[in-house]
Amino acid sequence: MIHFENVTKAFGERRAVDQVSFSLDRPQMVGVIGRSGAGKSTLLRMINRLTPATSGRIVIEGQDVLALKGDRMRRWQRDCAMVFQQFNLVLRLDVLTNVMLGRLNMHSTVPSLLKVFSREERAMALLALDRLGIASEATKRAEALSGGQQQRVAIARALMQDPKLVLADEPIASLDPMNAQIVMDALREIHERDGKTVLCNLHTLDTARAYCDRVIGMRDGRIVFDGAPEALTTDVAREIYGADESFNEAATSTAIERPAPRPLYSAGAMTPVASSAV
Ligand SMILES: Nc1ncnc2c1ncn2[C@@H]1O[C@H](COP(=O)(O)OP(=O)(O)OP(=O)(O)O)[C@@H](O)[C@H]1O
Repeated sequence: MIHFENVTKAFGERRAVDQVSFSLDRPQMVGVIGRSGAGKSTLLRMINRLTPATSGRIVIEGQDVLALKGDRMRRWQRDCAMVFQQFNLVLRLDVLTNVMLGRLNMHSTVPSLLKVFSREERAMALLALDRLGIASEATKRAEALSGGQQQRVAIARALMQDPKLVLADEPIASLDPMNAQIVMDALREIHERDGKTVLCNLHTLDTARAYCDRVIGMRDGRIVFDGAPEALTTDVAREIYGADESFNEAATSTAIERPAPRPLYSAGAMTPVASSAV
């Protein structure tokens, strides 16, 4: 389903991502971990073409997404939703409009932000907010929300794209443990309920262990670990982080625990779209 084949990104002499190959043969929630500068963001950003790759192939549903151009590339970018550490909301706009912006590149023209969205899109946006537990905030300006709420708005916006793939680049790095848990629960729920692949860069080992089906560890642009979270022992972590005997896992912990499986959000109104997921 997703095949990375010798994917490399060089910035001048430095290879931020170096000959990376791995495959996902079914939808999974994958955590990418590694110290700062290991190449995690670059890896994700090559998938949706925010960063051009230097060489290699990323084959998804039989097509090399690195070779797409023009309309086909834009369509692919629409199929990849990205959640950023800093949320990337338009702070002066209200929450509902921010969520509807996830549909913006499905419109051929942008005559006016206020008029471009249909009644159906407004309803979809409200459902997405409800699913994330923040429908009551729909009319507030985004800037009035807490960081955790803003990240949930960003995830609702991502859902509006009906993406094939969700890329989350350190989605909890700016959040306190309680909000980090809410956001990770939301991403996990999108994976479980909609059958989407979620690729998530994380700084914290415990979060990767708690939420991911598979963990990829990067060091100096290369994959040095690829396996189940249970296999991510302290020794393996030391290898990934390049630390010596004094390596302390607590330094890579947010101390969030994944609660026992339960229905997370009130709505249950959005239709699972597993058929379009990769
Ligand atoms: N636009 C750029 N120009 C030059 N070098 C870059 C650029 N973007 C990233 N790099 C370099 O590539 C390497 C990998 O960066 P990247 O941001 O992918 O790492 P990361 O693992 O995501 O780090 P962090 O956890 O700090 O975000 C780093 O050495 C970084 O300085």
